[in-house]
Amino acid sequence: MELGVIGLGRMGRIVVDRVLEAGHEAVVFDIDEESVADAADAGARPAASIVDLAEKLGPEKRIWLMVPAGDPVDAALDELAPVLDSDDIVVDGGNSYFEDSVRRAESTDAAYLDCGTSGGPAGAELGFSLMVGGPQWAYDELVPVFDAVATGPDGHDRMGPAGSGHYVKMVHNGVEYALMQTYGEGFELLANGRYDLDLESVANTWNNGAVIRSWLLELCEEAFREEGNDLGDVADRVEGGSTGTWTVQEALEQEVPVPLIYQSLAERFGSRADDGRFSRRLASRLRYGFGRHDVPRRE
Ligand SMILES: NC(=O)C1=CN([C@@H]2O[C@H](COP(=O)(O)OP(=O)(O)OC[C@H]3O[C@@H](n4cnc5c(N)ncnc54)[C@H](O)[C@@H]3O)[C@@H](O)[C@H]2O)C=CC1
Ligand SMILES: O=C(CO)[C@H](O)[C@H](O)COP(=O)(O)O
Repeated sequence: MELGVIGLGRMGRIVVDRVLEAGHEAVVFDIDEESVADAADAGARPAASIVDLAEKLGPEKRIWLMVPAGDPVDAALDELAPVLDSDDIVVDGGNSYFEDSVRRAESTDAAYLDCGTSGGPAGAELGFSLMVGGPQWAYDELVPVFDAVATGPDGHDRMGPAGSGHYVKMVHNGVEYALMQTYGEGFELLANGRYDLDLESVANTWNNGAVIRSWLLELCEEAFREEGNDLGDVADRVEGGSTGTWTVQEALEQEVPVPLIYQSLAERFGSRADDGRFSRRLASRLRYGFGRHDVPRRE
């Protein structure tokens, strides 16, 4: 099969490499010319624009978008719109908001597959986990490509109709936030607790047979090995947050309690105060107000 891939960053390039490795062909485009040249060196056919990519694909186009969520997806679809028809298939493999995916599926002439992608750049060799939403026929048609990009036939499935792939990925990310938070809390207690512990060794021991072993825990082990037991100069600031926010918003709308996911998101937001947390500073001052307790002051 020949796949058009638009967006050749950390994730899109892996899609290209894996489909090529599996014996398919790829036509590629990115607004960054160097990325296109690199992918061409690896065996893909370079395109000079999105329209050029579509023309090179001929009839029954199969196109995978791997651009940042939001406007870049709409921009790519706008450019593709004049050349797409109902025999064509577009996959959005990014972290798009599921309601955007429903809107896009309704407004494009092609069959639209919203594909939640998990595994990250570090999962390149193993392959990704793919959560796909959209028409069954389009999913079935692209199974050879999904087999190649995912860990294999078990690494992908159709979740349901339009939007369901990105919906499942959104919730996956909420779970990811909470898992990261709970590992963080456990290691924070160990780092500040009664024993002088080697945290890399703890993580390694847990990763060998413990109930809480996982890939994120392997990444904890890697972080302690590479940054040191105290995480060296890694700042107390966590970026990201959009997918976790959507998860919490959806949970509120559905009246489903997700306190751990919410708390993990709130911890991220809290980490971004440049000047210390206002709420903690006020709490400290209030302890003086009611109890005349000492107020630690800034240097
Ligand atoms: N990095 C990760 O761990 C994961 C990322 N994702 C999602 O996959 C998508 C891509 O992520 P990354 O590869 O990490 O981002 P990236 O920033 O590494 O790559 C994005 C690429 O898209 C290109 N691009 C932007 N606008 C374009 C346009 N209009 N036309 C053509 N190319 C365009 C950029 O030049 C860049 O090469 C995002 O939605 C992201 O949230 C999903 C799972 C994991
Ligand atoms: O989807 C992912 C992993 O599964 C991406 O790495 C995403 O960027 C993670 O979310 P955030 O940036 O909010 O931490």
